[in-house]
Amino acid sequence: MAETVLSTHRLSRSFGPFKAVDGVSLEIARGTITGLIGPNGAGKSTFFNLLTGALAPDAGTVTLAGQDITGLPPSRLFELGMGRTFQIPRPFARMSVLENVMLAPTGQVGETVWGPFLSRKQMRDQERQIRDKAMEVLEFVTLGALADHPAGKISGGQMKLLELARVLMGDPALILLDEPAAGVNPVLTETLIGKIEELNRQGTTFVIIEHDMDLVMRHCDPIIALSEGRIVFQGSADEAMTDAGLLDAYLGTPLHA
Ligand SMILES: Nc1ncnc2c1ncn2[C@@H]1O[C@H](COP(=O)(O)OP(=O)(O)OP(=O)(O)O)[C@@H](O)[C@H]1O
Repeated sequence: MAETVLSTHRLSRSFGPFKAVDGVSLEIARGTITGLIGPNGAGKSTFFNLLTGALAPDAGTVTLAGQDITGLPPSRLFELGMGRTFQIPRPFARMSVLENVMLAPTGQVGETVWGPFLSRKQMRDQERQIRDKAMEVLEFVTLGALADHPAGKISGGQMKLLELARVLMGDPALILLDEPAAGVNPVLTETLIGKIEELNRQGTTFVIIEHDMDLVMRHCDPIIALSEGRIVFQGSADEAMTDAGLLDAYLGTPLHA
């Protein structure tokens, strides 16, 4: 059996009387690209927000590599090796692409960079290290040539790549991506997927919320579906295509591979 990197136990969150996430228990196996799908309003983003400490659960637990992380703040989770991107990236528009990446929290290095006891030389050395690493991840996500551009002037797809670059500054073992392909042109989507698969081959685990069924079916295994805050399907792409419960959840939204 594959090792579990992240698990939830009866995770729940309501907004008033509305149960957005309703007792979700699941396990994410290390080394997978897990697809999280479900109709609009199914609770996918709320679920991510519960995993990453952006929202507090009403009940249930989240466990990362055997450690109970329920309710820990996003910055702490970043240090523990979990990174996430958002559905709508919000870079600092007037700063350069490179500066945006340099500002990402980096755990050990970032912790001490503004420390009061550092000499000027130590501070310069650390800044150089962060800059070098930021350039390296920008090259990796194919944005090296745009390093000095204002982040507000790059395309929506490039912003998704920038988000990935920011996350990679933390060397995460697990990356959660919220709709990486939404609003991204097909060429950049392919670039992004190529990078995700390259990182995955090197050992990074991914959980991806995505509405693009073609992308999910081709690149994600396993696939988990939420509907009305509950898991309605878990299995492979082939199984997803023929699952009655899943088709029900998507009534009126055909699943194309
Ligand atoms: N902060 C909030 N306050 C009140 N209701 C909320 C809040 N956040 C989410 N909801 C509700 O919870 C439900 C689940 O929303 P969520 O964004 O998690 O769904 P989703 O599956 O990510 O949908 P989509 O695919 O459209 O992004 C929705 O009905 C939404 O209106």
